[in-house]
Amino acid sequence: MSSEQGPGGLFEKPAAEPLCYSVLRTHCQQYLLIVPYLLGTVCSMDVQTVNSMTCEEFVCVFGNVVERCPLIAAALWSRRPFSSTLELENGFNEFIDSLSIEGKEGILRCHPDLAGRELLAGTLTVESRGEQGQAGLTSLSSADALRMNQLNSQYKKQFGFPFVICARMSDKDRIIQQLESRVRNQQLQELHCGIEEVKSICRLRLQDIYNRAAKSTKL
Ligand SMILES: NC(=O)N[C@H]1NC(=O)NC1=O
Repeated sequence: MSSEQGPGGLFEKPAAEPLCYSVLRTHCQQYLLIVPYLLGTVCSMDVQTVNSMTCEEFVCVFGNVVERCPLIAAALWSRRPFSSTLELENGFNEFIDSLSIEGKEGILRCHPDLAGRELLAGTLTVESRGEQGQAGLTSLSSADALRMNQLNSQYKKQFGFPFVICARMSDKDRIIQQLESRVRNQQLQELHCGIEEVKSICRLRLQDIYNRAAKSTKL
């Protein structure tokens, strides 16, 4: 879809990030991402805009909030009107929570490995590529890449679905440490962990969509 299409120029490329943001991220990546959310800046997108979208527009904008699960966005469109953008976020969370164990496992299976084959092949979604890049996974040493690969395989063999973590709220060392520790969890406990991480990924992706929309309407 071209940048002209869609309501309010929502599909325009994000502007370059201010330098102070990248410096801050180095020191406190996790908090940097949460602070604007707490301040409410994420709600700058008018909920009326969301409510006025056609199903096609809605799926174009929100279809990858849950990685490679546009059907979830399509189902949520039927729940309009939303009273706030927070209600939409809650809708995603409730939808995920309402799924069966198999449905939740299915969502996890739609996620690519971190620093895996898809990263090398260049077939990641734009969102996932950005997230893995921000966590430093696009510039791993060969030793770290090998270690992550081994741990991802071990994890998948153990649980039957890929390891999922909100990469932007982490970094390479923490991801390796979490892989080493979560692989020892019980099956259901780990399903729960993975799904909570999916919700964090969704929250940040929604925040990106709202922030992009706010920037494009200020122009
Ligand atoms: N495997 C996995 O966690 N992948 C996801 N994590 C994230 O932040 N983006 C993804 O694609």
